[in-house]
Amino acid sequence: MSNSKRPIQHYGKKDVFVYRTYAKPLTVDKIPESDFTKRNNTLLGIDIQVALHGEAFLKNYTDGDNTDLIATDSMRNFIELHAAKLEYSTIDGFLTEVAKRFLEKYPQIEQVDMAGQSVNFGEVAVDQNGTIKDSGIIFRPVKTERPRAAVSVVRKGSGTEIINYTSGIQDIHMMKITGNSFYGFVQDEYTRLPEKKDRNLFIYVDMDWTYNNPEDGAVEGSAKYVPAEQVRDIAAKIFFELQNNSIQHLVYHIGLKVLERFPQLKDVSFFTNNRTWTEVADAEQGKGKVYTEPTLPYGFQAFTVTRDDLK
Ligand SMILES: O=c1[nH]c(=O)c2[nH]c(=O)[nH]c2[nH]1
Repeated sequence: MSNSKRPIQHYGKKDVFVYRTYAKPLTVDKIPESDFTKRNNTLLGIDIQVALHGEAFLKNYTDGDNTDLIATDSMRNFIELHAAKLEYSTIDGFLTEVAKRFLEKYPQIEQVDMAGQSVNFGEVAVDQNGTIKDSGIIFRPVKTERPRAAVSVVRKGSGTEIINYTSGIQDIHMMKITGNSFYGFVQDEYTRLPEKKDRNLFIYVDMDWTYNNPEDGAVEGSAKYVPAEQVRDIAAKIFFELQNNSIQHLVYHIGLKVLERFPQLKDVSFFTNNRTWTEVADAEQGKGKVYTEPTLPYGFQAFTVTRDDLK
């Protein structure tokens, strides 16, 4: 049976953690919605997944013949040692270059898939002679807002071609305490949720975007690279400004603004999770309220905003 008819045949390694110190800093142009212009990359952590595709690997299954088989242990070594060999400022650029190097090194590989999520570390500021400033050498783990990328590279002629490239950010967690509503939805015998003209809205947001030209994001040093931090800040600005009727309403407007700001992007996809707190009581004085955690199960929304939506 030919490989093209087989739905699945690839293998690889996941959770290849690569922590690189003094990687190349990333600098980008300022945009109105964000103060972000620089990622220092003094400590750049990435959790990486790699998968290799190729007809040559079929005999590993069918005949137990390990000729051409690249051990998954070698794959992790290849990635880790290229983190020392290469100079890179983005996850996207690193993954793409390593994927190309895999194809260069091993002729039996037809396609390389690589994906990675940032393992974030924030700088710790300390008093230095009366001024609190970044220590430059101490970091604390930051669990949310992890930039990520996924890319597949295949052979084309004597070179390579980037396919299926997305760049994104996962786990933006934002709570807006007022200025959100949810009413007008279907009312029938299954409805228990009260309509709200004003509610708190706590959302977990993952976003992934694609470029009109994948090289603009995936190749190290591109002037058109869109940093996840600026996309996050656009999301916060729209959340702040929009008197939203639902998460659906909110993500659509975030998507429109991101595509308007970055003409090099083709589309932006959302995966959101609703973590809105349960109201317990009104504060006895003032306009405060008391909330508690929402109960399981949580709702989600998945949606892509494309350039057609801008028209
Ligand atoms: O923003 C929301 N969208 C929904 O689809 C939904 N469904 C629900 O119960 N609460 C909410 N909130």
